[in-house]
Amino acid sequence: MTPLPRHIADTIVADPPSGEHADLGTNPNPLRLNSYDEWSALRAVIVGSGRHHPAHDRDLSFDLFLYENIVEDNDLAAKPWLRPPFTGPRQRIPIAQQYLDELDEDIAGLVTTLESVGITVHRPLELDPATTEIRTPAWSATMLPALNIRDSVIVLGDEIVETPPLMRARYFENQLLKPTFLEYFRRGARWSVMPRPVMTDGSFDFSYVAGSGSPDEPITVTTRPDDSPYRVGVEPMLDAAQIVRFGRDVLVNVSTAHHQLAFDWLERQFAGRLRFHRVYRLSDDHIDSTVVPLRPGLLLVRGPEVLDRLPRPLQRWDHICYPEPTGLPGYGPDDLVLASRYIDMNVLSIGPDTVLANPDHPALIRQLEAKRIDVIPVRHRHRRLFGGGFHCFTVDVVRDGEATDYFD
Ligand SMILES: NC(=[NH2+])NCCC[C@H](N)C(=O)O
Repeated sequence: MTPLPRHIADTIVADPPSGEHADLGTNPNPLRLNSYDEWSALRAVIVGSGRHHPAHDRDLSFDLFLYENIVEDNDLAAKPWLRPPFTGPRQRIPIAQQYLDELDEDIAGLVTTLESVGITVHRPLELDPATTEIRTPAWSATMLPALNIRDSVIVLGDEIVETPPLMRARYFENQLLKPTFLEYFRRGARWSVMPRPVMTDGSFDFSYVAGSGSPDEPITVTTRPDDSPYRVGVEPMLDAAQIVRFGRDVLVNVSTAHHQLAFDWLERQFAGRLRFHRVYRLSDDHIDSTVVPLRPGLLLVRGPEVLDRLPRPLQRWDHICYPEPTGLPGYGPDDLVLASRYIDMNVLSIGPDTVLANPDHPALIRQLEAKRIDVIPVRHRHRRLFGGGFHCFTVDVVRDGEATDYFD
């Protein structure tokens, strides 16, 4: 072989700097990516970060995605500036520093709790506030920190699946999780990325917000005129938090044409490995404050009506109905509430008999304990402002469970 010219040869580093591949052959028992369900013993988890999140970045995609929370969880008479859908140029909605500081404290408590019970905790890269502006040929946005990380990636068995966001500001959020993805990829994980959307205004299906959103209504694709040279029409888009894992069987909430296309992608990608079940319009998008499996045979649900909408095998499971919360924090006319009063359903299971839950909902804790679920209380004050509970803020990368058939 002809030797490389000296000036090129000198730039090639044969081995990565020490430490970069620390697990390759050196760690006798590295954790391998494995997560098939929502409840089996948790070994490793990523916990999101809310650092450097001074404002929400509102545009059409923001309003479409958060429509239900905007109209149902905010007093629009007191917040006339919030009336959706917002179609003008981007708007910044500031978040008070006190809330950000308290969020940071509460997340630190979550990390400490998980580590204290022997769970490996991975953290995202932190946003660099100087470089949060993102731009594609079709649009621009201000990036968010990797906080509600449940929304943009899911582990399905031995595969990391990055999902395409429905909000433009979240387009590059998973970049902040790359160190963890790479670590598990090096240890043998599969890693796939659902097609990335172009996301011009014409990409969006308004059928859910334009219609009644009812499960009795079919999806009638409704789009806006769009003169962008990049328009491609309605695209697959789905948040990972629309997916709930039950071993070999997986539920996916489908409410719009975006979700249906993404569902088709999942079925093809995992053919022969996992079985996907479509639940139709269980909510506008995320379902981890609607139905939460706690262990095989036990569900936590918003209300009994949810059960009829689930696949038949799940209708036979025992269930806890979410008790009405008391004492939810109140916020001012400038604050944007982005989660419903059901958000404390969003517990994180660390095993089939133990969950992390918000101590501010004692009635829920009593119900869980009555079903022999131990509760580790973790403070989380601003779940409604930041749109997520413990399940939303985490991604479980290693659990003990397998592709068991719980539906037979
Ligand atoms: N993975 C999440 N971010 N889940 C949050 C669920 C929020 C849901 N829209 C509610 O308000 O209850």
